[in-house]
Amino acid sequence: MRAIRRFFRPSRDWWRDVRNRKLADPDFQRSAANFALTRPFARRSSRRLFDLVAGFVYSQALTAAVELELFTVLSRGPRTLPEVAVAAGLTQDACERLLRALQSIDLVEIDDSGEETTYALAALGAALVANPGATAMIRHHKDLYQDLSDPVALLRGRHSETRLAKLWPYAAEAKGQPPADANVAAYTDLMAASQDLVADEILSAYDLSWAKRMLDLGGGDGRFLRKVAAAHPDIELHLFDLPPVAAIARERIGDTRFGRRIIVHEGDFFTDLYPDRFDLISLVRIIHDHEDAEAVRLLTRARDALTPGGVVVVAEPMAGSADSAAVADAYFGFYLMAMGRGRPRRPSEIAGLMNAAGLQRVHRIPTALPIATSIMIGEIPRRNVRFT
Ligand SMILES: C[S@@+](CC[C@H](N)C(=O)[O-])C[C@H]1O[C@@H](n2cnc3c(N)ncnc32)[C@H](O)[C@@H]1O
Repeated sequence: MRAIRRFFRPSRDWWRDVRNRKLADPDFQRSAANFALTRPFARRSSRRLFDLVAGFVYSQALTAAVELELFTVLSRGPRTLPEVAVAAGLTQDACERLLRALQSIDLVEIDDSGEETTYALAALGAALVANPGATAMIRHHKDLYQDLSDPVALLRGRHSETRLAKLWPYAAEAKGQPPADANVAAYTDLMAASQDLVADEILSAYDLSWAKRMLDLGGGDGRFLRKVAAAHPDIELHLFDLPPVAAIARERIGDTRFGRRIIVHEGDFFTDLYPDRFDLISLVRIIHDHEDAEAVRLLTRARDALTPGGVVVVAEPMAGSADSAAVADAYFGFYLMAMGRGRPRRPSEIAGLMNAAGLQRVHRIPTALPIATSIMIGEIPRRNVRFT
């Protein structure tokens, strides 16, 4: 196998070298754009390059539209320019500029076939209206946008305190700062807003119905466990999170029909005792917040809290597939750097951490939307059974 790889590598390197030299040649680019057969590729590649160069402007147009509640206005049906401008509190000129920008990035459709031009949601705009999690992220990205204003300083660790480090108190706490309650509520809401999609993915990809007693570590406001409770009426459910988050979870769960079914525990999952032993322990969007040594410590504690035959489920966006690389490696890579802790990982890296924590038969469960979450499972043997 190694010999085959050695045989192919020089030729692969050679091809890449030839291709890159050609693509870097302006004459080649010009003739590719002029020649009918290569023109579609040339156009696609220059469009993709431009999208990378200008993507931050698209995001700012999107932010303006969300802040001005423009998608909500258009979700009620097509509107004329004066109607949208009044609703958004903009001059007609500014509003038209924004609407045209949104049309160019497939969020709005403009219909000028009738007497009066009207503006409506395009398919992508309609999808956004149906996804409150995405809207919450867009609003939150104002902070991330500021933190990324000098990406090189961030990469070199030579930046002043980031907004994200302030928002995520448990990341800042590691640097000796106490968590502020307002920030705890803000990040808990943000997580809750994007949890439904993740929970649906987990529940449709992995059958939890065998479990009798489940613990969700770092369970936030309990949105995930409420979905589990609705889908599996017989599982006893426990949530564990930091005291201020547990207080929010208690209040929110208490207001629902699951008030008695989900038991909320507060504490530090690195140092405090877990409330009992469980046959299923989930860590949803937790491991990527932590460096390797912390992650292994947490997974080891989870393993120690399993009953024989028990299972640990790790669910979060993971790097390594074409579908999820941009969200994991680019988005979370930089997001977590701005937050000050953690890293996105490939499934094989998470498997390595789970193995290091003594979990066995570690494997991946495929999900339909890896951009929302991937899933890794690790087990401990039943008594008297040894996994080979
Ligand atoms: C990224 S959020 C994920 C929340 C939830 N699992 C979800 O997917 O929506 C991380 C959670 O871990 C909790 N957490 C962080 N450090 C913790 C610690 N040392 N002990 C207990 N919970 C902790 C946070 O309060 C937060 O609720």
